[in-house]
Amino acid sequence: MSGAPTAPPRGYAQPADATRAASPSDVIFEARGVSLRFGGVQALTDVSFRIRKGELFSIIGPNGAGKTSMVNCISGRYRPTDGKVYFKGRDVTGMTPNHRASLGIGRTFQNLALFGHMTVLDNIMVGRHHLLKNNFFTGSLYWLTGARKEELSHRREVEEIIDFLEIQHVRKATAGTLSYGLRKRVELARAIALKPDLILLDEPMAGMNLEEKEDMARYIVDLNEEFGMTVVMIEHDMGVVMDISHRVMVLEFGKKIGEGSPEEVLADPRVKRAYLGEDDEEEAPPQPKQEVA
Ligand SMILES: Nc1ncnc2c1ncn2[C@@H]1O[C@H](COP(=O)(O)OP(=O)(O)OP(=O)(O)O)[C@@H](O)[C@H]1O
Repeated sequence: MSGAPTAPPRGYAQPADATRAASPSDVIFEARGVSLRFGGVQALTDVSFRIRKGELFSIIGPNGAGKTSMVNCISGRYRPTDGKVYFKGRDVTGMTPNHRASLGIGRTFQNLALFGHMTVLDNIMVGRHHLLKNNFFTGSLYWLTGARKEELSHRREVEEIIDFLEIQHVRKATAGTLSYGLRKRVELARAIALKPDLILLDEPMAGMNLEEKEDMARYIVDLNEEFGMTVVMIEHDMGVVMDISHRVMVLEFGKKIGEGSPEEVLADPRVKRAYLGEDDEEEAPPQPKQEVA
């Protein structure tokens, strides 16, 4: 089981009003009554929630709570046994991950999924292939069709992402030779390169030291604020989650037990029980976020 929610280590930009009700046009993703079974294992039970456009939304919960299962139901890797999922108002429940990616759902993985033998630049370019209008056939008319122009514009956008994530110094390095923290950053770059409207980050800070975590938290906030991407994040570091999230959903044994602003979730007795156990509730109450000037 992961650690209890505690006071965040430092302050990041705080979101707009997290408590107001979502209007239908605000909603980018919705899960309605999602359940997921693997044989005898009930991974999710009747989970419903909405994610608003532009939100930084985190899913937390103890180990085995169903967080990755839920993210996989959003990306299309898993299909709910019951219930429906909607993206931009469209029922995407039966759609493949590729189809959903083409509609604007991007993701990173809990375990790194880079091509270790390829350069950083090539790893990021791979992410953009489906955005290319010109293909194998038109590519042979490189100078006559718009292929050259298109490639240049792709390069420019990739370079912007490389600048944004401050990985210029390793752009020609082979991905497999990089430190873990840098590889996670390249993986994020590749996911951003797909230009998703909603990006799923599965434990983006796992295995990182404090400095790497601080950097990653800053990139995620900037991604959300500057690139305007809706972010859905699973993360075990409660300090960071409570510090940067607009809203948080809490799962336990596959059920939703809480949802709201970080402050609301931290004050929720059910959440405290899930993390601390009923008997320990009085011992170490989670602290609200501290603003840092
Ligand atoms: N492919 C699968 N086949 C069988 N059972 C699975 C599969 N994926 C997940 N489960 C089970 O579903 C439940 C929820 O798992 P899930 O990985 O979604 O939890 P989690 O909250 O992401 O956990 P963690 O924090 O440890 O990553 C667990 O009991 C898990 O063993």
